[in-house]
Amino acid sequence: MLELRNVVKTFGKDVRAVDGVSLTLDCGVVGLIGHNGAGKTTLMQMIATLTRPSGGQILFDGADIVARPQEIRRRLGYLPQDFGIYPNLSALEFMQYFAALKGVRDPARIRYLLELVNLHEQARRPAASFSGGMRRRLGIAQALLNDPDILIVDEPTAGLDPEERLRFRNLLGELGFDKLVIMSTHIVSDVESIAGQLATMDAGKLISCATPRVILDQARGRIWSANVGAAEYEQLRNRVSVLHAQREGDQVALRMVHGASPCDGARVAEPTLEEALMAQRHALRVAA
Ligand SMILES: Nc1ncnc2c1ncn2[C@@H]1O[C@H](COP(=O)(O)OP(=O)(O)OP(=O)(O)O)[C@@H](O)[C@H]1O
Repeated sequence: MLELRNVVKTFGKDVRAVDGVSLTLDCGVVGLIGHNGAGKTTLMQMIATLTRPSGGQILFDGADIVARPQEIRRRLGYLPQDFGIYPNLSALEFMQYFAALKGVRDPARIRYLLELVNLHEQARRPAASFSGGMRRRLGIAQALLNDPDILIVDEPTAGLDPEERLRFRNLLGELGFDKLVIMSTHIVSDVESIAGQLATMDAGKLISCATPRVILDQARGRIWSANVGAAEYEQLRNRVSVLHAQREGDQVALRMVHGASPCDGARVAEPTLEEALMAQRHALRVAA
C-alpha cells in the first residue's frame, strides 16, 4: 500500500533529516520510534505530502505521491504534533468546520466520530475547556472525517496522563484493524501493545522495521542482570552499556546489554521491548 524507496530529506547543506529510508507498509499500527531529532516528523510530513522528499520516492498503491498528491491526500488523515484547536468553537462546531473544509456532508459521520472518540457527551462544550487528552481525541476525530486508509499521528501521547494514554492507545489499536496507522513516539510502552511493527529511526536512518517479537528475539541472550557493589558498578559502567541501575542498600541492581557475561554472577535476563530496542542501538554503535 505504502512504499518508501530510499527517501531522503535535506535541509540546507548540512542537515540530512531523513537519510535513505526504504520501507513497505500495509495495514496495522506501525510505531515510529526514535529520539528527538531522529527524523520521525520529517518522514511523516513527507508521507502526508506536506513537504517533498529531496530524493527517493514514496509510492501509494503504486502511484508516486509527489506526482499525484491528491490520491493520498484523499485517503489520509493526519494529526500533527502541534495540533491546535480553535478554543471558541465547541467540539461539534470544530468537527462541522473541518467537515465543510474536507467536503464531508453527512452529519451522522460527525456524530459517529464524536462517539468513537468518546466526546459525544461533551460535544457542545467549548474545546477551550478540554484536557490535553480530549483535545488529542478531537484531533483524531477530525483526522478520521474522510474515513482515511492511512492515519498518521505525530507524538499523540506527549503530555497525557496515564488514563488518557491508555484510552488513546486502545483507540489507535482499534483503528489499526483496517487502516495503516503510523504513530511516532519516543515512549515505547505507548505502542508496544498495539503496534504490529516497530520502525526505529536514528539520525535520519531507519535502523530496523520488525515485529516486537522479532526485536525481542534479537535481543535475547544479550541482556544481563547482576547485583554488584558500588565500586564494581563504577568499573562496570565504563566498559559495559548499563540500561538500568537501581541502588538497593549497599548493592546496585543492574540491567546491561553485552555480547557475553559482563561480570561474575551476571545472569541472562528476559529483555523488555525497551531494552531490546536499546540493544539494537548498542549493536549499531559497536558495529560502527
Ligand atoms: N524546517 C527545518 N529546517 C531545518 N532543519 C530541520 C527542519 N525540520 C527539521 N529539521 C531538522 O531535521 C532533523 C529531524 O527533525 P524531526 O523533527 O524530523 O525529528 P523528530 O524525530 O520528529 O524529533 P522530535 O521527536 O523532536 O519531533 C532535526 O535535526 C531537525 O532539527
